[in-house]
Amino acid sequence: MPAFSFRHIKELYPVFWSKSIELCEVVKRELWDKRDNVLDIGHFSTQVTLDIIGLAGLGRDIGSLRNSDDALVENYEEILEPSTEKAIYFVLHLLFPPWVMTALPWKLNERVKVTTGNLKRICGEFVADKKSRMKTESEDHKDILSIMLRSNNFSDDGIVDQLLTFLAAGHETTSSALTWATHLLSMHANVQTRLRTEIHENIPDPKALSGPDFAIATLLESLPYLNAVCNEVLRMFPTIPVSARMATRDTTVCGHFVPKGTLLHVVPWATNRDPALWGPDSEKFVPERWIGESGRTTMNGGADSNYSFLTFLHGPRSCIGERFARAELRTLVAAFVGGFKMQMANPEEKVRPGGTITSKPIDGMRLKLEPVAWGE
Ligand code: HEM
Repeated sequence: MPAFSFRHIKELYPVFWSKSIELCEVVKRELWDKRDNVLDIGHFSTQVTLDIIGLAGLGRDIGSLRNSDDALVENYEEILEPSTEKAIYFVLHLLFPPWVMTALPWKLNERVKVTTGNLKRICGEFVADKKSRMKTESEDHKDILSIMLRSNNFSDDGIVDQLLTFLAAGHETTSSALTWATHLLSMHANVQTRLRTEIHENIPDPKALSGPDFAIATLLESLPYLNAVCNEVLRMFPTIPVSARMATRDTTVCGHFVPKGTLLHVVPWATNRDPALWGPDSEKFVPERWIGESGRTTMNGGADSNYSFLTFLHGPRSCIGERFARAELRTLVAAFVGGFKMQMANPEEKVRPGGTITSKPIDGMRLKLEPVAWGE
């Protein structure tokens, strides 16, 4: 899809950067009202990534950072906020056909129906609005929705379904990755300081990066420690920790016969942390493993094969948004670490990963933040 091409992602960097700076401003304002400087970053991560996918995917600013009661955020959060009940519900969905699940007298069935209905209605309104704007405006719309509408390949309902997938796949995943990044950096003060130094040295004035001529993509993609940190976050916390595939024919996997129709689970969380692939420190946060002798970021983090890193999976049904997500995370981490010193609100807290489709901290991610002077 052209919207995910290398060139198009580069064009999206200014969107990523301006929204990242807006995130920092919103968080700073939120801190003014707090004596302890503590806030849960998860909600803000969801808002900023939804705003970004809104601009890139729909060509419209959803503006959820400015309006925390936004209906889209509320409905997605209701479906995706982790709870034990929802985790069981989604695991059962992987194991049983939909008609079995919907026949169960389970209250959650009703809530899921209501929230997905709400989301479909909101996306339907987006589609209608975009169609009328494309008719009346001469501007060349480059967002994903415009590309789908111009292709004439989808019915209106089909487009709404595609849009729901893009919005869900494209914001909650990166939002969780950003949340885990802040956690790992809070737990590793030395990594955080080294990263902030690299960012401040290379971006003396964050506002200058928003200028139309600034080659922001080239700059951020060239910072070795920033890229190493993002790669290591994505390795340790693959936001889709488990997925499933059905064998479409008889086959073999590592010499084991697998008959047609077998359901196989692929577990990025296990592979990404396997000591046989990553070495004895596989459970440790070591961004340096991604930096080669030349001082540049490497592609495989010292593992023998790209298949040791399964965060976006591989092959024809891998993540179509991988480049988009990497660019977005790189930008968000650069702006946030450039703008704040962070530590866990309770450094003794044992953070428990959980969630429904994406892995998130079950009890939220409460950080103590201190704004730092940068380019002022
Ligand atoms: C850190 C962020 C992300 C991670 C870890 C991630 C991971 C994944 C994974 C593992 C899959 C395959 C799921 C499966 O088949 O079981 C997937 C699919 C997908 N992703 Fe991502 N993703 C991320 C961000 C994004 C973004 C930003 C977008 C869009 C802008 C996106 C769009 C999609 C779509 C549309 C699919 C479905 C592809 C298909 O069914 O063929 N993802 N993602």
